[in-house]
Amino acid sequence: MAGNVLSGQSVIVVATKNKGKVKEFAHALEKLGKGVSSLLDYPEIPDIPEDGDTFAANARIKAKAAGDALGVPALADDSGLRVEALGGRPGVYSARYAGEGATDSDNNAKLLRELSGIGATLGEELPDGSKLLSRAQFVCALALYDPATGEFVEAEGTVDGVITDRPHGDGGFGYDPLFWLPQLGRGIAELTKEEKGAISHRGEALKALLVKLER
Ligand SMILES: O=P(O)(O)OP(=O)(O)OP(=O)(O)OC[C@H]1O[C@@H](n2cnc3c(O)ncnc32)[C@H](O)[C@@H]1O
Ligand SMILES: [Mg+2]
Repeated sequence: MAGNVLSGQSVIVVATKNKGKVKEFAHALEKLGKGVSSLLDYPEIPDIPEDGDTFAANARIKAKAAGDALGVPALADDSGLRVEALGGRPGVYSARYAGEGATDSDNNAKLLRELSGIGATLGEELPDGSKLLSRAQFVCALALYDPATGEFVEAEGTVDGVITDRPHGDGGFGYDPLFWLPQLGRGIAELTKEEKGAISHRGEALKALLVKLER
């Protein structure tokens, strides 16, 4: 990574307060010889309002707020779950789907409640008897902002899967326990960080961002 905005950074600021994201970025960027710090290390930075209409807009908002506050380049991730049976919701509202301050388990419980309420089903079962409820997609928008130039480098990634009526695996975070990968015959929460990074929305977005940076 010679000659781009991250070359001089041995520690990359990731503008997030989500520990699950921090772990995934730390794992991925370690291979490039980079450490990671996050907004959890800078409690003096006020909460950043995520009021954009798109994942990309919210990623830019978070990257700019952190980069301007700290005076160094900052990488932000805005991500979420689009569920086909819900017309693409919760989408950009994924973090606050079950209300402001919702926990991952609140959000997962609400997702199962809502899908059950509309009788969503794909009419298929897994060998363990769990039911496939709806196709879904994780989306990740990344924005890297350089306060020295005011410029952004952006990338997006997605991964397709299916929401199941019961959890599989205890890795990952957020909606991972309910996200089944038919193409692998495993839940995304059953994957190691390495395996998740190789196929996930975040992994795909990061690969695309690094390709852009190398150009
Ligand atoms: O805004 P920051 O501080 O980065 O942290 P956040 O958790 O609020 O992150 P978002 O605003 O981007 O909201 C993302 C939502 O989508 C969920 N999500 C994102 N990536 C995920 C992944 O890889 N696996 C499962 N759920 C994920 C996550 O749990 C949140 O509910
Ligand atoms: Mg957020």
